[in-house]
Amino acid sequence: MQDILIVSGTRPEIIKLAPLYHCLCACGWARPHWLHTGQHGEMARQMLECFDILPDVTLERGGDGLCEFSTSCRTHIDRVMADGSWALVLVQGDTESTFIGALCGYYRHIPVAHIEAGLRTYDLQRPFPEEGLRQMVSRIASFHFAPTARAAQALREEAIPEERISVTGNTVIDAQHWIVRRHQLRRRREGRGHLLVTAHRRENWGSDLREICYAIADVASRHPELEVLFPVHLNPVVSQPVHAILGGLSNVHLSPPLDYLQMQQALLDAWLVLTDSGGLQEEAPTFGVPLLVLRTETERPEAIEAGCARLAGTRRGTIVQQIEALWSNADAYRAMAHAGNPFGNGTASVRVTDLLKGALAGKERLREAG
Ligand SMILES: CC(=O)N[C@@H]1[C@@H](OP(=O)(O)OP(=O)(O)OC[C@H]2O[C@@H](n3ccc(=O)[nH]c3=O)[C@H](O)[C@@H]2O)O[C@H](CO)[C@@H](O)[C@@H]1O
Repeated sequence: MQDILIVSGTRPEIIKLAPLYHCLCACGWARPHWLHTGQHGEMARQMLECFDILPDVTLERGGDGLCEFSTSCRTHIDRVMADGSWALVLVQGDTESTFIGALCGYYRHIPVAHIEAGLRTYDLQRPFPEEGLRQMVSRIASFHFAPTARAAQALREEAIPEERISVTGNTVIDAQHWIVRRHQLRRRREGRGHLLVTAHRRENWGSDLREICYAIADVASRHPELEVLFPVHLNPVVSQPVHAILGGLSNVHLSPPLDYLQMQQALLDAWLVLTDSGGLQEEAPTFGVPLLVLRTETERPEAIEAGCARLAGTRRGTIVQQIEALWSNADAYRAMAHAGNPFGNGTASVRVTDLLKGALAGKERLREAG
């Protein structure tokens, strides 16, 4: 049995690691241990529950600032690593927890496997700090599981050896399949459906977030029959302006963050998604829901190229224009809805589990021969 330490910190990491955890639990050769860093509190708890995960270790979040969080997280993860005989550390994505988990593994000479490797904008400020974090993880990881061929190519161009890179699809699609299967989810709405909005990216805080909210207010007032559903991130930098600008509109429904089951139902029932989230760009095409990205760039150009998403930026006028274009042009809408999903088919976790089995068995053989 190989002991594998899975490190999660935020809502999306839990979602994207959960199907892999269940796959590893069932595989017969690995013993996965889940460590939650506490980077997200309530939003993480919601997700762990949704996916039936009881972490083996949950760290207390040390202080409010990222610096205190990182230092205390590093100390505690290092202790956990020192106390076990770990075959592998598994991290996902591009958060502070991802990076600290990988860094601790690197210092302890435990191989690091990076899920969702190779996403890039090559602009260290956008998204900040995620672009820097994921590039740093790529420097110290031993196994790079890229969701798409493009992500794999980015890693090759950064001189990561070919045999360390595998294209697996994104595990978020597995998470969607898992929840749909378990709860027999299906579309509940007749007709057009609602406009689903999320916004939380650090680069959008301040004036961009206000512009986004004013755009939503414009569209909601022009189309009183259109219901807008906006689950609002708990960070007050986000929730305060959102509530101030959109709070009084009768067809705009602001809610606390949804658990994963509610979110996938909301996605199934949506007409259009407006978001700066990474995960939603990957998920919306699974259900054939067109998506407008509230950013000027994306590390997921596959969605734009496939035709299931468009970049709408963060200017009020442009966002309104792009929504109106889909509202009035059924052909353009249909083309986006039928573009398919370039991020996977729900088999990424099985693929990663198989690849790890081979890679770790190879390592064992090497060790025995040595
Ligand atoms: C720069 C960037 O793109 N970074 C990404 C970032 O994640 P993100 O931008 O995708 O973050 P969020 O938008 O918070 O999460 C999205 C998920 O949450 C679900 N959701 C959302 C609202 C809600 O009320 N209820 C929910 O259930 C939703 O369906 C979806 O699955 O970090 C990840 C981890 O390292 C990376 O993978 C990933 O690159």
